[in-house]
Amino acid sequence: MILVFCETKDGKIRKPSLEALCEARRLADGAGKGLGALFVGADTTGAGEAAQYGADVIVKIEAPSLAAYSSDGYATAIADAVKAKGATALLAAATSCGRDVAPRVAARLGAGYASDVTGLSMVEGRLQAVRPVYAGKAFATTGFETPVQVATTRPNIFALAPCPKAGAVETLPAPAGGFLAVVKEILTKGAGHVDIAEADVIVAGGRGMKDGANFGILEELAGALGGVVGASRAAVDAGWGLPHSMQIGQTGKVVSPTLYIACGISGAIQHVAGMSGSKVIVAINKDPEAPIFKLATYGIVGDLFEVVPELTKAAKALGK
Ligand SMILES: Cc1cc2nc3c(=O)[nH]c(=O)nc-3n(C[C@H](O)[C@H](O)[C@H](O)COP(=O)(O)OP(=O)(O)OC[C@H]3O[C@@H](n4cnc5c(N)ncnc54)[C@H](O)[C@@H]3O)c2cc1C
Repeated sequence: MILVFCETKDGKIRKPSLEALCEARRLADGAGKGLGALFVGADTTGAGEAAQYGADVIVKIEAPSLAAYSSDGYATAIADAVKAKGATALLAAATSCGRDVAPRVAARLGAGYASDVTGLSMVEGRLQAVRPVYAGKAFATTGFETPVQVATTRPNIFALAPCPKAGAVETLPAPAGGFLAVVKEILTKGAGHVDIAEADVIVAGGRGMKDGANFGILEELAGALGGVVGASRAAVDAGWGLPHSMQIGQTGKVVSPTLYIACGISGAIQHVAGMSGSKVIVAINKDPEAPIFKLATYGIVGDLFEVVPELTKAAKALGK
């Protein structure tokens, strides 16, 4: 069996988890394996949706002690589920949570692990993964030698393909507790906040924005396009009040939206590592020699403070 750890938000399965589930369905069909969707938490309402995306069985581990994500608690629960179901492969989305928990599960199971994969196949009953290396400059094909294989899938790469299945529900016992760390409280920025790792349209600003207050023009453009705002590390580190959760790149988030608009970003390799998987890249930079133009689908050489408001105007006009 292939097991997919599914994350939920507001009672719905997160899109990167659905993508992992659809890819796992494709692999399971090719290898003649079953597919399980695994849900961990205090309340797994919404898990039923997994049946629409190919889950033969929906596996739930519910306990009040699992209400908030904790590395130790979730890694224990997921590893227990893999063993209980005799799963040979475990997939999770390469979200903050998936990237944190999946290697811990792999370590507990003595399993091979591939992170942030952009392609998967099944070779002689074992996973084979394609993943970007050298900050996205090359792709490596990774094979596994362990009986159990664990991988995280990069969001916005694998297609969503509904595939209704029975989705029989099974409940497994929760771990006894005694976790090393317990989450007492989660402080969020507020409702409606979209994780940039899941966004379809990203407008990102760099040092060329000159000040945090100027990000308002990016918010406006993102709003007109139905997207969210991200930032380079230089912008986040500049003390402009931008949270690290906005940072895109090697030490930030890896994003792969349909549209990425880079404003005042030079295109350093560490930034490119986080956004080179974007389908269409638009770069706005006043320096025609900026490295970002080598990567861009469309380049606009100009002052972003003139170009961005014009784009917003055009986007709003199209939206009418
Ligand atoms: C270990 C390590 C990890 C790192 N991780 C990351 C990471 O995760 N993410 C990341 O982004 N960086 C990361 N960096 C930093 C990276 O090397 C660059 O320093 C950073 O990406 C530069 O950010 P920037 O493009 O915003 O700034 P700059 O390189 O300073 O570029 C600013 C650009 O704005 C343009 N510009 C200025 N004014 C205007 C204007 N009015 N209109 C149009 N264009 C204008 C300039 O021409 C310039 O190209 C890392 C570095 C290291 C060493």
